[in-house]
Amino acid sequence: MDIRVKICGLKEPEHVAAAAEAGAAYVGFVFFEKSPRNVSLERARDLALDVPVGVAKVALTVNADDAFLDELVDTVPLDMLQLHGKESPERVAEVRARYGLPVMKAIGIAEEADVAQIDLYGAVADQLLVDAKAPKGAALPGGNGLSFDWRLVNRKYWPAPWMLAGGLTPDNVAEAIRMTGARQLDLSSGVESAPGVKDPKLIRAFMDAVKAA
Ligand SMILES: O=C(O)c1ccccc1N[C@@H]1O[C@H](COP(=O)(O)O)[C@@H](O)[C@H]1O
Repeated sequence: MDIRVKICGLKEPEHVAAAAEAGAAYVGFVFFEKSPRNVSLERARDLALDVPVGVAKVALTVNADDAFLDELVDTVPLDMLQLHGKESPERVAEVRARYGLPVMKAIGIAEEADVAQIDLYGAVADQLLVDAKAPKGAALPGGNGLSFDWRLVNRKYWPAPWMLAGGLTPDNVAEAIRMTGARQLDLSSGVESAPGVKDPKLIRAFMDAVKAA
């Protein structure tokens, strides 16, 4: 079974190359000032231009307005927009229509009640990102290196393709795949040596663990 991996929060060309060489299907760039992974539009454009054909370039934004998204899509060659804030289903549909790019909506999961959101957004988004809900008061709505209870999404069927995210590491990814049946995975902290600093060895270790799973 082929599992597609998104390595998110890339800031350096050598880390983009390491992700692509290790077999990542997607690379992600973060546009959120509070994040240690935040990149400028110009930096992201330079990184994106070097991404090999066949690897999808994803822009992660949080409650972004049209003015920012207009500038983003005009500056950076992109394959997908990831909405990782409190965007409503109507806003997801609006962004999709306005930019003509596939949209992936992140949904935070902490308890059973959160799982219903997946069906709601599955009707309007091209992909879903099923992530751990950020703790109350956290500075970041994602990218906190925290997992949720994988039993909550155990082999469920949803109307749109989905990725599992939240605290994935080379050590726990086999168990995450086994428990959820996920065919796509997204991670950031688990392949970093410090917040915002990707480690090519950890990227390779993660991809090897996925291939072995
Ligand atoms: O990574 C960030 O800094 C970030 C900031 C704001 C929203 C989302 C963010 N990251 C996303 O969260 C997943 C899971 O992260 P982690 O593996 O638990 O660290 C990450 O892949 C991004 O899609």
